[in-house]
Amino acid sequence: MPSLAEEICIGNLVSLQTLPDSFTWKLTTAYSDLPPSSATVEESIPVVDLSDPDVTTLLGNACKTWGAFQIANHGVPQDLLDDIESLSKTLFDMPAERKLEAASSDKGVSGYGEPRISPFFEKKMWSEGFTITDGSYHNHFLTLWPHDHTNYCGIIEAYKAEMEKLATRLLSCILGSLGVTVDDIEWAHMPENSESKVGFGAIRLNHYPVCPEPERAMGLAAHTDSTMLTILHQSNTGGLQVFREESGWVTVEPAPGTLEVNIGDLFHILSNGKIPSVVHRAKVNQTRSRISIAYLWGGPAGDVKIAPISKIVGPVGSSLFRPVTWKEYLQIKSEVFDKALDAIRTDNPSNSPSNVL
Ligand SMILES: O=C(O)CCC(=O)C(=O)O
Ligand SMILES: [Fe+2]
Repeated sequence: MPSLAEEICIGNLVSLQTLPDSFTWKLTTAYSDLPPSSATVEESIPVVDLSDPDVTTLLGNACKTWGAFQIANHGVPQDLLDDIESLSKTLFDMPAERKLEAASSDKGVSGYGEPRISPFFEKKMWSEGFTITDGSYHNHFLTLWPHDHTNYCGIIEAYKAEMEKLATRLLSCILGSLGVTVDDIEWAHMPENSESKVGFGAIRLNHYPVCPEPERAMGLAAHTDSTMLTILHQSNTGGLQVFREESGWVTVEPAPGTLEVNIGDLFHILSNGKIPSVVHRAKVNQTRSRISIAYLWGGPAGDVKIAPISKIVGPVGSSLFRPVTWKEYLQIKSEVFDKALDAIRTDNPSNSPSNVL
């Protein structure tokens, strides 16, 4: 029986010359109908300059076409991006035993461990991560950095604050491109201290070590994010790919100074399907390791229901999705994964009340 460290610590495997069978991918269940890789596509997602006077139109087009884009002139200080990247490097460079002292417990997702989507796949992904969902990271950081954890906690707090500001700005621009405002979402303009306002989901630090056979491995399998939107900072090694029906898998090359944004499932619901939640994945590299930092901007807390915005649906249109709380949606996702949006569609005959016993 392998020890826990051997089980989850991908860092232990980097010296191998060949890929162990448990890490060798053939496409399995989820998104198996998508092609494994595309011909070399020269296409890429748009880079939108947030200081452009046409930013609303540009973001709107990018969202409708791709559900993903890169942003320049976003206002997040480069020092902070460098700091969180080097925090991540320092963390993942630690010996496996140290990292496992900060492992996520069975109950929570916060802490060090495998990608959260791994239960849906037979094969293991060539990556490790550290997830921050609540204050429990303070204790984990104290374990990892007994002497300077305050400094590292400060970087996380500053990063969270900058990302929240940016996410709020993106939300109102993208809504603007759909002809609505935040005021058209009942819960999104609640007072600052309101339980139900759109809120923090998680920060996920991802590490993709060098891999002996990158073509046969998978860093992070194809998925959509269960968020409003996700803001991703990637180190200067590429690996992120987004999927678009017309184009296949398209690599998002890191561009210095830009951040990448993915539309998540909740925005897809709010827009009544007008904006896709982008299917994406991360590939790995034979010579260079890669770090990415995902800020997963969540939904409203508590009993607040997410539903298509009525102004977008229009007086004679029909709502494509039934209202769900974010908690309920996450539960559905944890059960049916890539079929979660289908499971709440109002035009899906298998969701009609007569089929629900
Ligand atoms: O590492 C990446 O580029 C993708 C990360 C991602 O999709 C996630 O953390 O949800
Ligand atoms: Fe993701």
